[in-house]
Amino acid sequence: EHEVRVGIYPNEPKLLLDQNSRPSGILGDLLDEIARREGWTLAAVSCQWQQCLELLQAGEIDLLPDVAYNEARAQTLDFHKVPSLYSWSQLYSQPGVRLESMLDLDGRSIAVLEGSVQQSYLRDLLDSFGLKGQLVSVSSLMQGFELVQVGQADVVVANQRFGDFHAPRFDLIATPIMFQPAQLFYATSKGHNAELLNAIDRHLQDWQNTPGSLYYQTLQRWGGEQPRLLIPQGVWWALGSLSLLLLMAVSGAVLLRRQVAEKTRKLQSSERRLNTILDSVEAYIYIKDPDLRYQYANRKVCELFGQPREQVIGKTDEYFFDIDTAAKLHENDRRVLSLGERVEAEEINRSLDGDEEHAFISIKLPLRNAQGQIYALCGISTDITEHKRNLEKINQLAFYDPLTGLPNRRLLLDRLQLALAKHDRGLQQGALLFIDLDNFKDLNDTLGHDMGDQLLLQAAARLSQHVRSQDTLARLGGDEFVVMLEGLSSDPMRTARQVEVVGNKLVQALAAPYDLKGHSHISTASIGVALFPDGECNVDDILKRADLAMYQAKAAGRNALRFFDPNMQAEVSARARLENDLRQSLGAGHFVLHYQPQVGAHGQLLGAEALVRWQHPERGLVSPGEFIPLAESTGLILPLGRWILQAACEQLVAWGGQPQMSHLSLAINVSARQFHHPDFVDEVLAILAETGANPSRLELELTESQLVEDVEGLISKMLQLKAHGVRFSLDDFGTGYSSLNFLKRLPLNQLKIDQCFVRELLDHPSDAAIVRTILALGSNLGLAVTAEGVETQEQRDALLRMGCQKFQGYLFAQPGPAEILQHWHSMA
Ligand SMILES: Nc1nc2c(ncn2[C@@H]2O[C@@H]3COP(=O)(O)O[C@H]4[C@@H](O)[C@H](n5cnc6c(=O)[nH]c(N)nc65)O[C@@H]4COP(=O)(O)O[C@H]3[C@H]2O)c(=O)[nH]1
Repeated sequence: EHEVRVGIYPNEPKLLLDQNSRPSGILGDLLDEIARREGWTLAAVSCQWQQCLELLQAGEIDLLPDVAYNEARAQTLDFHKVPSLYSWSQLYSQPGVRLESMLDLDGRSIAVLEGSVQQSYLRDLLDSFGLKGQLVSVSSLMQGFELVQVGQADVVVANQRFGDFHAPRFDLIATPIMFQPAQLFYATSKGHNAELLNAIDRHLQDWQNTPGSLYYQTLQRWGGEQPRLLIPQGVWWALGSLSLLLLMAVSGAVLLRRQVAEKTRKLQSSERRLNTILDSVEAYIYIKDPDLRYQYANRKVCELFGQPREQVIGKTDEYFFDIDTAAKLHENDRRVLSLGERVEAEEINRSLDGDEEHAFISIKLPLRNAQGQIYALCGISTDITEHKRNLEKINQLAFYDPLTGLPNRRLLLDRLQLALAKHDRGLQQGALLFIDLDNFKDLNDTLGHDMGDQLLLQAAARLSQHVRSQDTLARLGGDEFVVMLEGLSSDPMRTARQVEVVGNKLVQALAAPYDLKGHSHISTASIGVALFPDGECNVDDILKRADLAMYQAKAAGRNALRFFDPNMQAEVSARARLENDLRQSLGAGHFVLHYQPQVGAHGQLLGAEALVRWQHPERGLVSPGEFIPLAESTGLILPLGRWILQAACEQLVAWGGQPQMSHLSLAINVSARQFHHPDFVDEVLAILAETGANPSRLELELTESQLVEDVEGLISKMLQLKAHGVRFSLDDFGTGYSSLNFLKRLPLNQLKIDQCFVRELLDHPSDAAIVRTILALGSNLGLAVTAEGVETQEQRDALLRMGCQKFQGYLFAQPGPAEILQHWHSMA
C-alpha cells in the first residue's frame, strides 16, 4: 500500500484538517477521493504555509495541495498539468476604508502570508509605483485577518476563496483590488513523484470535463458558487496575460518614474557640483536674460557687487554700475542677444559711486534652446585691472625716463624709425633737434645731483611748452634732450625756416633764469638740427648728424642753434643776418620808394606803381624779391608796409600840389599778411587823413594768391576802403586760380596782366589768347586792364591792337626815384 504524506496548512475552504486530522476542504476532499481510487493511504502533516513548502522541498512530505504555479517554484517543485483550482488574490479591509486601486495602498500596512507569491508581487508593485506601503508578514492567513480586525494592519491579502469564506467572521469586506489570477496545483518535490502527479491529472481531467461530476459537487459544497470552470480556459489565460501586460506597463511607467527621479537626483547633484566649481573659480561668470537681468551670478560676481546672490538675480547692471558703464555693457550684450555674435571685448567697469574702476576681458556668448533661439547670454569676465597696471608700469619703465616722465631713448628711436619710414614714402618732412644743456656738469658737481635734477625737470617743462602734440620730446639721459618735429613743409628752405623758428624758441626758453630751490641759476643750451635727408638714412645716422651739429653750436660759443647741412646752415645764417639788418634798417630809415610810370595808349602818363627798395649800408640797393618774403615771414612787413603807405601818400600829396601831376594815381603793393591784419583799414584811413592824400588817387594792389584766405573778411575790408574812394587792382592776373564768379564779387577797379604773358605774347599764341581773354573779361566786368612788363614796341603795338589801353614796363621806364616821373612828364 502506497502512503502519501500530504502537507496541510489551514486555508479554508480550499484546504484544512478535519476533526479526525484528515485532509478536508475542496482540495483535501478531492485528494481524499483520488487516494481512495488509487489505493493510497494519506498521511496528513499539519504545517504552516512557509513550513509546508520547506518540508516539501526537503522530501519530508510527498505532496502539497494549493500551490500556485510560477517559474521560480517550477525550479524546485514538480506540478501536474490540469489546474486543480483557479484563484486570484484579493485585498480585504475593514468597511469604510477607501481602497479603490493599487495607488490607495500608499502609506498602508498590508498583512501578507510569509513566503507567498503575493508577498513578492506586492513588494515589487509598491516599489515600482514608489508607494510607501508596509508589508506585515504573517505565518497564517487567519493571523492576517485578525491583525486587520484589531487594526494592527490596514488590509490583508488572501486568495479570493479563503477571503470570501472567512472575511465575514472578522467583520472585513472584500476591496475591489484584485490581482494575480493564479492556477493552483498539487505539487511534489522535484523529480520523484511523476506517478502521483499523473494520477491526479487523470482524475481532474475526467471530472472537469464532466458537468455535475464530483469535482463540481465538491466546489459547490465548500463555496456554494457557480463553478468557475464554465469560464473558458482561454479567458483565464487572456486575463492572466492582460494582468501581466498591465504589470509590465505599470512597471515600465514606474521604471521611467524611477529613471526620471534618478536623473533629477543626478542633475541636482551635478548642478551642485557645477555650482561649487563655478563658485571656486577666479572668473566672473553670469547669465543674463534677454531683458539683461541677471539669471545667474557666481560668487565672484556677488562679491564684486557686494550683494548676496538673491539680490543680484533679477537685477540689471544699472543697479551695480554707473550709467555709462551699464550703457557700454549693454551694447556688447545686445550684440550677443540680437545678432547671436560671440563677443570678446575689454570692458572698463566703474562702480555705482564712481570710485572703483576695474578692467575686464569679457567673453559673451549666446545660449540657445533646442530650436536654436537665443534665450540668454552667458558671460565670463576676467579681471585684468592688476595686469593692466603692471603693463603700464612695465611700459613706463621701458619707454619713459623716470625723472622727467618724458619718452626715453628707446621710445624716441621707435618713433624716429616710424617717422623716417613715412618720410621715405614721401609722406612728410621732419627734423631732429639735439639739445644739450651747457655746463650742466659744473652745476651737478658744485650744487649736487639734487639741484641737477631740479634743473633737468624745469628744462623739460620749458621744452614741452614749445613742442606740439604731434612732436616728440625725449630725454636721452644726462643733460641731453631730443625734439623730433614731424609734418613739416616739403620745401627744404621753408622746413629749415620752420625748424629754425622752433629751435630759436627753445634756445631762448632754456636761457631764461632758473629758480633752483631759491637759488637763481643761469643755464643755456646748444642745439644741433638735422633735417630728414632725401636719400637713405637710418635712425643712427640722423641722431649722429644732430649730435654733430650740436657740437658745432657748442664750438660757436654755446647758447646757439646749428644745422648739420652746411648749405642750409649758410642759408639760415645769411637769413638770420638779413633779418637782423632788416630790423635795424627799419629803425634807421634805410628804405626808399621807387616809381614806375604807367602810360596810356598815346604814351600819356597816367600814374605810377610804387616799388620799395632797401638801401643796405654794405650791399647797396637790395631788391624787394629778396627781402619781402623774409619781412613777411618775420612779421616785419607790418611796420615796413606802414612806412611804404605813409611814403606813398606823402608822394601823392606832393603831386597834388603840382597841376601837371595832380591827376596821377599811385599804386602800391599790399602783402597778404598786411591786408589780413585786423587794424589794416583803420591804419590806411588814418594815414590818408594824416597826410591829407586824395584816397581816389591811391590804388592798392592785391595778388591773386592772397585771395585764398578769409574771402568774406577781405571783401568787407575792400568795401570799407572803397567807400572812402580807395581803388583796387588785381596784380599778376592770370597766374592764380580766381574763379569768374569770385572775381565778380570783388569790388575791383583794375586787372594787371602778369608779365609772363606779355613776355611770350608774340611767340606763343596761347599767351596771346590769354591776354585777349583777360582784356575781354576786363571790358565785360567794367574793369581797366594794365599790361605789366612791356619791354618792346612790338609788345606794346600788339597789346594795343588787342584793345589794351594802359601799359607799364621797361619800354617806358624802369622804376626809379620820384624825380624820373617829373623828368618823364616834362619829356612828354
Ligand atoms: N623784367 C621786367 N621787369 C619789370 C618790367 N617792368 C617792371 N618790372 C618789375 O616787375 C615788378 C613789378 O612788381 P610786382 O609784380 O608787383 O612785384 C613786386 C612786388 O610783388 C614786390 N614789391 C615791390 N615793392 C613792394 C612794396 O612796396 N610792398 C610790397 N608788399 N611788395 C612789393 O616785389 C616784387 C618785385 O618788385 P621789383 O623787383 O621792383 O620788380 C617790379 C618791377 O621792377 C619789365 O619791363 N621787365
